[in-house]
Amino acid sequence: DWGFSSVWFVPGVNGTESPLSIPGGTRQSPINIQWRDSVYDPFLKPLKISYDPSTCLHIWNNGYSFLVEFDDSTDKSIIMGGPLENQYRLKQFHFHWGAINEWGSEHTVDSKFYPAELHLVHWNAVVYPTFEEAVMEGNGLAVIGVFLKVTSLYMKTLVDALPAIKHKDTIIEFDVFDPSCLIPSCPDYWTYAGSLTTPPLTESVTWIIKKKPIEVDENQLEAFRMLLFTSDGEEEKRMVDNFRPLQPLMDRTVRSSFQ
Ligand SMILES: NS(=O)(=O)c1c(F)c(F)c(-n2cc(CC3CCCCC3)nn2)c(F)c1F
Ligand SMILES: [Zn+2]
Repeated sequence: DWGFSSVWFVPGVNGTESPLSIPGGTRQSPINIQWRDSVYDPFLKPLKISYDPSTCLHIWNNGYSFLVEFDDSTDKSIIMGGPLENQYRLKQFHFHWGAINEWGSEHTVDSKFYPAELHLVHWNAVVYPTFEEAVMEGNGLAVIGVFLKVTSLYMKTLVDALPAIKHKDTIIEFDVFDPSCLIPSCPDYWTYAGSLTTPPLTESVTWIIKKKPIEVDENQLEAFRMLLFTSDGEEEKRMVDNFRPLQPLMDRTVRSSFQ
């Protein structure tokens, strides 16, 4: 089982641990977003989000995080506009969080961690025939990142479902959920060219990071922290700190949709 703590470190040549990343990668994620270094781009359009709640399939614990998956066989739940050339289909959303509220998000803003971060993963079904192929292409994916800060009411349905998926590989029906309720109405976002933050770490993601966080309350985050990396019957390992370390910005500029 590739618990997060093991997946990021492969033994270096001198036996020390070196962070796993794509050899020669130039656009890895996550990154720190230095607000004052981000460049306002007036040509960035507003992001257009239209999700059909009936495309929601199930919620499951995959041993890294918990995710809600959507039927992506049609264009019923899509995003377009923003920095995107095409429309992208919603495939799943999931979160990353910490053991305590001091850390947990993958991206940071001015080196500040949020306690958790929501990722809504979409793929370019206009250009690529399958999600698996899109994952391997530079313009294949678009992920909306939303920071969570402690005190929101929307998470209730999601959180109430978590005890039923406590163990890895547990899954339950989750039939009607509109994830746009998790996205702040404030249109402001940052955008940059990056990668998956989990294997295969491919540099295929156009990141769209909302400036405004959503609010959750403490015991909703506690519900995340009672999930397990481990399957039923195995020695319990709490699912916490499932975020990847920050990656070098290298030759990239983060653009903002706001001044
Ligand atoms: N943190 S992130 O960067 O938002 C993020 C993503 F963008 C993802 F696409 C995935 N992802 C991984 C797979 C397995 C596929 C298995 C078949 C080959 C392609 C990957 N499905 N979705 C993912 F797990 C994740 F955490
Ligand atoms: Zn993620």
